[in-house]
This record gives sequence, C-alpha cells and structure tokens, in this order.
Amino acid sequence: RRTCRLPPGPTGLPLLGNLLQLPAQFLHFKLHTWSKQYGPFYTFWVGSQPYAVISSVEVGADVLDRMSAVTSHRPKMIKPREFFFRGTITFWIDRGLLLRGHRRSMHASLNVQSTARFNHMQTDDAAVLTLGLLQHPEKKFHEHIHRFAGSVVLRSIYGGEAIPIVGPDSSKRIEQLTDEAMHATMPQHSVVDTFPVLKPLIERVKWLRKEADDWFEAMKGEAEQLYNAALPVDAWDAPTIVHDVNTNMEKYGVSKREAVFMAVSLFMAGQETSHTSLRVFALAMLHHPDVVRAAQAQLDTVCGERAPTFRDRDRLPYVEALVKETLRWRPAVPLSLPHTASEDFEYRGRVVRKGTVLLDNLWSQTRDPSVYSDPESFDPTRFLDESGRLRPVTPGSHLDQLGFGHGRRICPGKDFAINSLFIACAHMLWAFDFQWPVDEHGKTLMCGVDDMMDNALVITPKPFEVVLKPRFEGLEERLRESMKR
Ligand code: HEM
Repeated sequence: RRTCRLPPGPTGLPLLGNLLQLPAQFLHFKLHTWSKQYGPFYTFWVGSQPYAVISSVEVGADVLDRMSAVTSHRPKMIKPREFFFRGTITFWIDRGLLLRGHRRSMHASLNVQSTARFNHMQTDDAAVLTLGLLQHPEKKFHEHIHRFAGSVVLRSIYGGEAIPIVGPDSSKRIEQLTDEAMHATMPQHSVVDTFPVLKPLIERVKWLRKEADDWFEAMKGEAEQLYNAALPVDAWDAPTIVHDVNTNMEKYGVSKREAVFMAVSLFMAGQETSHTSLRVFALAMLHHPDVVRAAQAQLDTVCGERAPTFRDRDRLPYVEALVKETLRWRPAVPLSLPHTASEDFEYRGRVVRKGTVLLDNLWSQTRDPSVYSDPESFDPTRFLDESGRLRPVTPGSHLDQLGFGHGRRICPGKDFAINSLFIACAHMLWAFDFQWPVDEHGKTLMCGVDDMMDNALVITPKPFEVVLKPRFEGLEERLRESMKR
C-alpha cells in the first residue's frame, strides 16, 4: 500500500530495491534515461529508502520551489551527517533555526545587490587570470582557472590578495579536506549507511571513527585559522563576508562557532563548482568558434582595446547569455544536492512519504524539451530576443539559472558565481583566440563534449589543453592598466 501511492518507477529486487541497477558513476545519465520511460516524477529504491526523481522544469518548480516548506531537508545519511559534518557545514544542515542563521548571513553578503561590492576584486582577479595565462604557459589551463575560482571566493569571505599562480596557496588545505569529505561520504563509500546497525559500534570504537574524527578536527582547525586571520575589507574597501557576519551575529542569529563554519561552507561549495563551469566554458568555446567570434565582435565594439569591466555588462548581452548557456549545457552539479521530504505531501494524486530523498535532476531539467529547444546544442542566443537583448525571465522562475538548484536550498552564491564567470569569460574572450593544441605528428588533441569525470557530486570535463593566441599587441600593458582602475 505504501509503495503504490508513490509515483511509479523501475521494478527492483526484494530487499535491495534498484541498488544493483545503479551505476557507480554518472548517476544522472541513468536517471535521465529512466525519466524517458517513467516520466518526470518517478521513484526508485535503495533497500528500504525511496528516492523520488524530479526530471522536468515544471515538477522542479512545483515540488522544490512551491512546496519548499516541506521539501528542504537533507537526507538522513549517517556518515556525512553524524560522523563528518556534525551539524556544522551548511549544505548538510536540515531546514530549521540553524540553517536560517547560516542562510541569512550568506544572503546578506551575497544577494544580487550586495555581491556587487566584490566586482572590483573579481575584475582584478580576472586580469590576474589573463596575465597568468599569458606569462605562465608552463602551467596547465585548468590550473589557471582553478586558481581564479578559489581566489575570488576566498577573497570575498576572508579578504587578502589574489592567490598567486606560482607560490603559496592558503586555500589548499581546505580544498583537500573538501575533496576528502565529498568522496568519503558518497553512499557507495559508507558502510554504516548500508548497515545502520553498525552505528552504535562505530560510535564506541575510536579507531573505526578515526577517518571522520581526524577530518573534523583538521577542518575545524583550518576554518578557525582562516576566520581569525580574516581582514575587515578588501583592497577596494568592500567589507568581507566574515566582517559582515562578525558585526551582525545577533541580527542573523548565529554564534561565533556557527559563523566560522558558515564561512568555510561557502568556500567548500563555491570553488570546485565555479572552476568546473569555467572548464565547461572553455570546452564549449573550443567546439564552437562561431560563438567565440560573435562574443568577440560584441566585446570589440563595446571595449575596443581595453579590458572589459562590469560597467560594460549591459552592453554585452551575448557574453551574459553565453555564461547562462554554459551553466545550462553542462550543469556543474547535475543532480544538485539531494533534498528530503520533512513531511508527507501529495503531488499529482501521489503521496510522497516523509524521509523520501528528492533528487533534483538538473541534467534532465536543463534539457527539458518543453523549455529548451534543441537542448544538446550550445546556443547562447536561446537567452536573447530578436534584437540581441537578454530575454526577460518570467518572475518567480529561474529558467536561466537552473544549474543552482531550487527552493529554500537554492545556491546562496549564485549571483556571486555568475559575476565571477561573466568577468572571467569576458576577459578571456577579449584577450585570446582559443585553439586546440596539435601534437608533433600534426594530430589535434581534442577533448570531446562528453569526456567528463565524476568527482562525487561535481561532474567536470576531463583536463584538456588550450592554445591561447593573444588578440592585441601589448596585451600585458593593457591588462596592467586595467588593474589600476
Ligand atoms: C557556477 C558555480 C556554482 C554552481 C553551479 C552551484 C550550484 C549549487 C547547487 C546545485 C546547490 C544545491 C542547491 C539545492 O540544494 O537545491 C548549491 C548549494 C550551495 N552553494 Fe552553490 N554553486 C556555485 C557556486 C557557489 C558559490 C560561488 C558559493 C559561495 C560563494 C556557493 C555556495 C553554496 C552553498 C553554501 C550551498 C549550500 C546551500 C544549502 O544547503 O542551503 N555556491 N550550489
């Protein structure tokens, strides 16, 4: 009776459910294939745990936006929740007072108006990125964009100078720890979530908890160190996120300890996602020279031989649309982060039980044919009208930002991330022509549009090289000039 009221889905085995049908990697592809058979809202089971998969824009908006009061918890998984994150890291906290405190502090600094205070810093870092690409060809392309992605997020939270492309990187340790936690807490690496009866034993035996205990202590130490060394403002007098939360703790309802973890959560969530989106951008540019030419034509008209700035943004709708298309074409987190129903709810005549994991399949939604025509093609003009202006987005919908999830858990860093991508992409397109490298036998070394790596939640194009040809004489001087503004 319980199962028949859930939306129908693939048949599984007794006890195991659909476990053996699930691939260890690229789960979003399998779920996308099932959605073609079972529709935009279906259920599968892993043991006794139901998962409801949301595969169309309409169901996403209905279930995760409109019903977000009951669809915004995170899964009850034991290993991440109780052994690793322990109620500290934003993305694994259930909806409630603590999450409200985290999200209030984040929203205050990162809402669309407030995040504009970081535009100078982001422009400066985009110039550092472009200079680095010019001066350090010995470094791989992905090292440059990875540096940029971490540097802007780190500077907005804690202040300080741009992370150098050669030299010490104060974010390295926290990045390693994020990577470790993401891999260790995936369901396939969690024995305790497969056999929950083991939990009391793990709690009692220290060496069984060692990996998680060591991780937590290291992460706490790093987070505190970064927080305590944070500067009040950046080089353009914009208050850092830590400064803002320090001065408004009471208003946001967070303690110092919570603020320390809130701040580090931003870095953990913001770096790899932004880096991946920049990789997707470069991959798309290498496969679509026509798009590069259209963007450069607009940049040349608006900026000429000086580097782009945020003041040019209104006159660069094609570049803006190109960023939106990058986020749609290959969403960095194609299954988003899992939501969970905190109460039973009814939808389209079906009952979804409290505790059901809700998988927000952004991969399927960003190729929903009722919204995006010819979804596999990379086409920035889908976001533009006939006169080349950005199409207005229906209020309340976020069809141009689907890659950032839904409802009360929607990515709090989305406007900051879009700004970072806009200024970095505008700089690279303005400064360089993009080409594939050629090996000593004259063979072009390409990366296919589907050559991806599964990095736990984030799906990234495999590393590839790019040959960047400067488009102007004296590019270096022009960039240095732009950094003085
Ligand atoms: C292109 C870059 C980015 C993408 C594609 C992205 C995507 C996402 C997605 C899909 C989620 C899950 C939303 C949900 O559960 O419905 C999320 C959550 C989150 N993101 Fe982002 N993000 C990006 C950049 C950033 C940046 C730069 C920051 C910080 C400055 C950030 C901070 C967060 C945080 C803290 C959460 C957890 C929110 C919560 O659990 O309530 N993200 N992001």
